Order: sequence, then structure tokens, then C-alpha cells
Amino acid sequence: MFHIMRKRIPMLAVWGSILFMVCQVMGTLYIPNITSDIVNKGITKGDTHYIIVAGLHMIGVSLAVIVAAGLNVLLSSQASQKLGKRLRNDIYRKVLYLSNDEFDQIGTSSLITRTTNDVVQMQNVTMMMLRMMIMAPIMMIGASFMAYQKNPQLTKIFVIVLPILIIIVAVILYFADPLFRKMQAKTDRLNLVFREGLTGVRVIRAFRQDDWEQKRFAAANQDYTHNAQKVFSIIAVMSPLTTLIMSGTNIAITWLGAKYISMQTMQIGNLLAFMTYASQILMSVMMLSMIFVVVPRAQASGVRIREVLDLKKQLSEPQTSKMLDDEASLSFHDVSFRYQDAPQLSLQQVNFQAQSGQSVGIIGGTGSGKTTLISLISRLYDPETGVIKVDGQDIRALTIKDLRERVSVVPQKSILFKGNVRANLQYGDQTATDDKLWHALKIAQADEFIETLDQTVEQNGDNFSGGQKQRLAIARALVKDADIYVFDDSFSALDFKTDAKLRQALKDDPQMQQKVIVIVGQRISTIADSDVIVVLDQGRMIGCGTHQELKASNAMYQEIITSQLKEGSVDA
Ligand SMILES: Nc1ncnc2c1ncn2[C@@H]1O[C@H](COP(=O)(O)OP(=O)(O)OP(=O)(O)O)[C@@H](O)[C@H]1O
Repeated sequence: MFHIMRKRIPMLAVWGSILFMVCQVMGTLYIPNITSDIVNKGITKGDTHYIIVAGLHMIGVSLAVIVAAGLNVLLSSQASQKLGKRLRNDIYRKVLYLSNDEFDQIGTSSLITRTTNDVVQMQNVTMMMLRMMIMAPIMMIGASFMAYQKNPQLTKIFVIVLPILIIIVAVILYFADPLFRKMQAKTDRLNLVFREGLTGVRVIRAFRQDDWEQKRFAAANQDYTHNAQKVFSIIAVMSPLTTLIMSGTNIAITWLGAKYISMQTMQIGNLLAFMTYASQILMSVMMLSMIFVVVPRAQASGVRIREVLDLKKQLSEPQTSKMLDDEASLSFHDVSFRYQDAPQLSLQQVNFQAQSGQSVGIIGGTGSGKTTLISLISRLYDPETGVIKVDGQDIRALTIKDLRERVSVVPQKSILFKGNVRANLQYGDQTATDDKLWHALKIAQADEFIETLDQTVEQNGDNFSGGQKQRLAIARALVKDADIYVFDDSFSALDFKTDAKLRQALKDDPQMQQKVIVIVGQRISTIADSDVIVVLDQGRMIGCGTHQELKASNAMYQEIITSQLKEGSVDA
């Protein structure tokens, strides 16, 4: 917990807050002293002048306490808000650079909970620390000292009361603490189910799984609520018990104090002050107990945040990139790959190469390894064996930034961001002019349905059809000045005519003629005119050549052609 706070908490605000907190405590301890003097020296002796002077003195000290308390709250909130801001930024920055394996390891829902809920826990504990954690022991020691000054005999009451109070608090915390620690994991589960329900709402409705989903959510919700109810029921016992102890203490003090007053060994003012100090001591214990509730929870949150922040980069990269060829090229040399902990290889001994101006088509059944193959080009994962070269250089000799600048990918699932068309396209190149954007839209055949670059794009691109989204995602990739353009099944939602027009436009574009284009496709027609076609089957490369070569000699390729001829989707 303290480890992640150390470099992120603004120390000036922390020290300022502590300083004002100490002033507040000193003032609070001093006020009962003035009260006792007003009673002893003013009221009992009928000295009005003394009462007025001491009263003004008291008002002055009270005002100073109020100002100090206000500044303490202000600075502690500032410290905690800034800590939260820095933590959220750091987690987000880290998440953006996580490898896909690490992402899978923690899970999206948990990452969201860690950025929101866990950070809030850290903020709460910071506030508590700066307002109570340091205040409680100072107040306790100070009030005990002052109470002793007023009457050493009466302080013996605390020898009985304090251990009882501490035992009660300890027993309550013993039962509540494990439940508090479970809260975050249960929040994770609740978020996961909620998120899946929201993103998959169409599928849920289409499969009429509303009831089942509702039950799944209700179960997670019940589990969370049950835990919360249990923990807060335990904590609820604390308040009446401590009130009982406080009231009992006051009765004992009044009773003994009255006895001392009648014996004339104690003054009335001192008894009043003593009672205030007694409640301050007991309040300090309560504050400390609150801290014992908040700290373990924040400790658990701190561990969860640290898990993300401490993730070591799995992909090693050099400080600077080695020299690259001027011409674009892409080659795979005996590349094999296995997902983390997977029993078998997802790619085996893949070999192919393409020069500037050439295109590579990748075809194979579902799960044959097409997406895996292209993930390796931009180093979302590293191969188990073999070498991948981009522009003549092993991609491990390039920095990740340099490599990803040279590769532009259109993922299988088109993702658009809320905003307008211009902002979405400029994701590829922030400095791209409108002319460049329109040029990309034309190649992607998206100028048919885009009237202006200011056209609104809803969240997830929900105001566009599947095919329109694909075309916008293609245009975005084309705006980026890369050497290798990768289209992962990006033409699947396009009709045959648009698919053909788009590929022709790619071919005809003078700039694209200097690049390497990789097209993953399910349809033969999408990849047939590629210079190199890679045929995959269960991760194995079972063919590599041109359409004519594969059509003549590759059984699997022939099978795909035959099956698609039957469907009428290929013109062989
Ligand atoms: N993150 C992952 N962890 C473990 N195994 C994975 C992961 N992603 C894919 N696989 C496995 O790797 C194999 C290849 O998957 P891949 O997504 O590359 O296939 P694909 O040819 O692109 O399929 P599709 O055409 O259906 O998209 C499959 O057997 C799949 O189960």
C-alpha cells in the first residue's frame, strides 16, 4: 500500500495537512483547560471580567481550531485526489502496453475494478490517514496527559475501560476483516457479469437467455450483498457497545468526581474538563478502530493495483532499432507459436515472404491460426521458434514503437470510438489532412455513405452497419503511413461487389504499390489474386503459392474452392 503511494502522493499537501492536524489537536486539547479555568476562577468566584477575557480567549482558540481543521481537510483531500489521479493514469498507461497474455491473465473487468474501486479505497485510506490515523494517537496521549493533570486518581478508570474497549474492537475486527477483504473480489465478479451482459445483450436476446443471464447476475449480486450485509452487521454491533462503554465511563467519572468535589479534592471545572478529555480518549480509540477497518481493505486494494503496476514487460525490446531496408518487405522463417500454457502449437513451421508491392493471402478453416499468424507481425506475442522480418530486419531488433509504426492492422472485429469520422480516421495519423482522409475513404469504398468528416460516430460505431464499420476501420488503417498493411478478415462483412472494388482500389493506388499487403480471408475470391497464398490447417502451413499453383496441386485449397463453388461464392 505504502509502496504505491510513495512516489505518487504530493508530499507538500501531506506535510501541510499533518501540520494543520497537529494544530487542530493542540487547540482541541487546550479548550477544556480554558473551560475548567472559566468555571474554577470565573463562575465559582463571580469574576465576570475573568469570564469575559477567558471566553474571548476560548473563541479565539476555537476559531483557530476550525481554520486548522478546514485546512487539514482541504490538504488531505488534495493529497488523496492527486494520488487517485496519478494511480489511474499509471494503471491506464500500463494497461495500454500490456501484452495480450498479460491482459488475459488479469481480465478486463478486474482491470476496470482496479482502476476505479481499488483506487477509491486507496484515496479513502489516504484521507483517513491524514485526518485520523495520525490524529488518534496524538489525541490519545495528549488527552491522557491533560486528564492526569486534572486528576490523577480519576485516570485509573481508563485502566479498566480501555482494555474492555480494545478487546471489543479487536473481536469485531477479527470477524469483519476477512469479509472486508473478500469485498473487492466479489465486486470484480459483479462487474464481470454486468459487463458481459451489457456487451452481449443482443446475443442474450437472440438466444432468449434473458432469464438465465438475470439469474447469473442475481447470484453474483446476492453473493456480494450477502457478504456486505454480514460485514456491516458485525460492524453495526460496534456502535451500541462503544456508546454503552462511553456512557458507563461518564457515569463513573461523574460519580467519583462528585465524591472528590464533596471531599474538596477536586474542583468542578476540572471535572468538566476531565469528562471532555475522557470522551476524547475514547473517541481516539474509535478512530483507531475505524483505521483497522479501512487499512486492511486498502491493503488488499494496494496489492491488486501493484499486481498491475508491477507486471514486467514480457516482450523485450532494444533501446534503439537496427537499420531497416528502404523497401517494404515481410518474411516468416520457420515460425512456430504456442499460446501460454496451451498443450499444442497454434502455428507450426510457417514460411513465406513478400516484397514491396506484393500481397499475401492467408486462408484456412476456423481456428487454423490465421489471426494468430498476423498477431505475431506486430508482436502482440513472440514466436516460440523462428524469425519474422519486417523491412529486412528481425522484428525483435526493433523497438515496439518503431515496429508498430511500420505495421497497420485492421482487426477482425471493427472497433470505432465515440466522436466523429475525422477523429476516428486521424487515429491512424493525427496530422492527416482532409484530402488524405477522403482518399482513404475512397479506397475503402466508404465515401459512398460518408457525407462529411464531421459525421457523428456513436459508441462502438453503433450508428453504422457491420460492413460500413469495416470500411471505416479499413480507411483508418490506410490513413496510417505504414509499410505493411494487414487486413484480418476485414472484407467478410462486405458484399462481393464492394469487396472486389475495394481490392482493386488498393491495387491501383500508386502508394499502396510500394507496400506489402496481407489479407486474411475466408473467401477464395478475396485472396485469389494475391502474389503469395498461405494455406493453414490446424496451425500447419500446408500450402504456399499462387492461386493457379495451389489450384493445380493443393488438395485443401481445391477442397475450399469446391465447397465455395457449391455456395456460388467463388468464380473459379
Ligand atoms: N488467447 C488464446 N489463448 C489460447 N489459445 C488461443 C487463443 N487465441 C486463439 N487460440 C487458439 O489458437 C488456435 C488458432 O486461433 P486463431 O484465432 O488464430 O484462428 P483463426 O484461423 O483466426 O480462426 P477464425 O477464422 O475463426 O478467426 C485456435 O485453436 C484457438 O483455440
